[in-house]
Amino acid sequence: MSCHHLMRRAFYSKHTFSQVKQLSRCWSSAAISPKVTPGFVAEVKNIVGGSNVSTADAVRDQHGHDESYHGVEPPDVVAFAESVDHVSQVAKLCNDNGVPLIPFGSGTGLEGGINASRGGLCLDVTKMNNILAVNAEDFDCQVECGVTRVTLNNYLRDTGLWFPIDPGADASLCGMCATSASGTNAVRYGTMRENTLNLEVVLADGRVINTAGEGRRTKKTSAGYNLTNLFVGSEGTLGIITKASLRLSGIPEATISATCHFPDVQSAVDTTVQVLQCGIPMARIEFLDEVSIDACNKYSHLDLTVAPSLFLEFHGFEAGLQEQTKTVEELVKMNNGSEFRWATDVDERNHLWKARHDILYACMALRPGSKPYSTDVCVPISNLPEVIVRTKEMIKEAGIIGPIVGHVGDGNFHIFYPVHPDDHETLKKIKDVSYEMALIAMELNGTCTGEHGIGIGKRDLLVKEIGEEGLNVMKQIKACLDPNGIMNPGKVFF
Ligand SMILES: Cc1cc2c(cc1C)N(C[C@H](O)[C@H](O)[C@H](O)COP(=O)(O)OP(=O)(O)OC[C@H]1O[C@@H](n3cnc4c(N)ncnc43)[C@H](O)[C@@H]1O)c1[nH]c(=O)[nH]c(=O)c1N2
Ligand SMILES: CC(C)C(=O)C(=O)O
Ligand SMILES: [Mn+2]
Repeated sequence: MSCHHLMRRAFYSKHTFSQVKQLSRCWSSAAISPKVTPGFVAEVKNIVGGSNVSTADAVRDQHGHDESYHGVEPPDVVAFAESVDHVSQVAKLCNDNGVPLIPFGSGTGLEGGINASRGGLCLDVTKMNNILAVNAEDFDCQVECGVTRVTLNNYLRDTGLWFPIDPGADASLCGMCATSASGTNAVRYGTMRENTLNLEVVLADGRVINTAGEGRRTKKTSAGYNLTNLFVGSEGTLGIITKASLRLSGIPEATISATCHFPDVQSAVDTTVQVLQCGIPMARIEFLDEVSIDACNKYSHLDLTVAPSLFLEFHGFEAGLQEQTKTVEELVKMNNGSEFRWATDVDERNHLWKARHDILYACMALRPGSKPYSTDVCVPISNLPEVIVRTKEMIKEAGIIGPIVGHVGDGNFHIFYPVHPDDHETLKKIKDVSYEMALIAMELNGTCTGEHGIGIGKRDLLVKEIGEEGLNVMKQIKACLDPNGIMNPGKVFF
């Protein structure tokens, strides 16, 4: 296991690293899932090859935890697939033996999606890392499930194209499909839902399907049920995504970024609503409150004014950008915002957006040794000011540190609570405020998760959001595709 993973484990887990080692050792002797017998492990080795199977504590520990606060729950065995045929045979074997199967992309999830709550086999797909096709004239590509977003964009560098969905981590693209991921560019380019054209999926019984039909890669289709978007956001509970056909976008001819700050949260968010209602085609519009800005300055060596702020980016042609930026500057001034602080050259721009992408770690650094409890509500844009202001009042009343950051252009924002795992009093306050905030978001026609998924921590909120009957339909679909319940059990629903 790489040093990074070891340190990350110690950093995030409530145990010290040596305790984690000890703890996971006691797990290795007794399989959590009694169906993972030595005979089962031998059959897995026959499929993927002995060097692609591990029951070592460190490897199991590394695959039992993502970047969330949901503790370490290692699988009984880890298998590394190198082909869709490996995935199909392993899935069939798990299905025939009733062994839980958890797909692993890059482990950057934030809702405990890869935790092996009921033991079983973790199927790591990182070795399936081929970029299979780039159809530049059609603005699409096809990748295997282990390809990450940074790898794809590096590969595309001289094509004039890019893949704009940008979670702050270098996540696998099929993991991003599985969680319906998003990022700072979504306000202009959409989320994984709008940028996924087709998926190759291995079902629990080993069958392989293409959700839009083999080879299909049209920007739109109305041929039958939308199976593609059934698997986008399914969090590994309906099947293993082994290939994705994705939309690409043209790299804009001109890009300019800026920051500005406001006397209060309401003014910043009101400005966002007005900018969008004016139809300005913002590429990025991100809100950071004063606590997040302070964290950003300290962690990323910036010197921004510590006040509620917007990070803005405009894409297009030079002439058009002048008109867009002028209009937005006027709206900012109308809401008592500051002059723009421009980031014109590429290095300045990259520094600013890397600071934004690193905000999770910057907020954790506010309380060294803490780990992230992150929330992710999303509301209709006109309701955004209310939910943010009410949440900020609850944070203040609870006396907790709650930096607010968000893709306000989508009506989506996060609070990155830094919390020591053994600080149970603070953890309870955070959970209470977060639960109340999610209820407020739903009361305002919103959702408890805009982009991180349900995983383990939001299962109790899903039924409130979708309703009993809606949840029953989800469970019927799950029972139809995964009748033995082996696919990532315990995620999305109990
Ligand atoms: C610093 C930082 C910043 C961000 C984020 C994380 C971190 C650490 N994220 C969250 C995370 O990057 C996002 O959820 C990714 O989609 C997770 O992709 P992984 O490949 O890491 O999936 P990971 O391996 O963590 O798995 C996540 C879930 O998907 C399932 N899964 C993974 N691969 C699969 C496959 N091939 N087939 C089926 N199921 C599969 C897993 O079983 C699990 O349930 C995020 N997110 C976001 O939307 N917007 C953001 O801005 C950010 N920002
Ligand atoms: C840090 C993570 C969780 C995120 O979603 C973001 O930065 O928008
Ligand atoms: Mn986000």
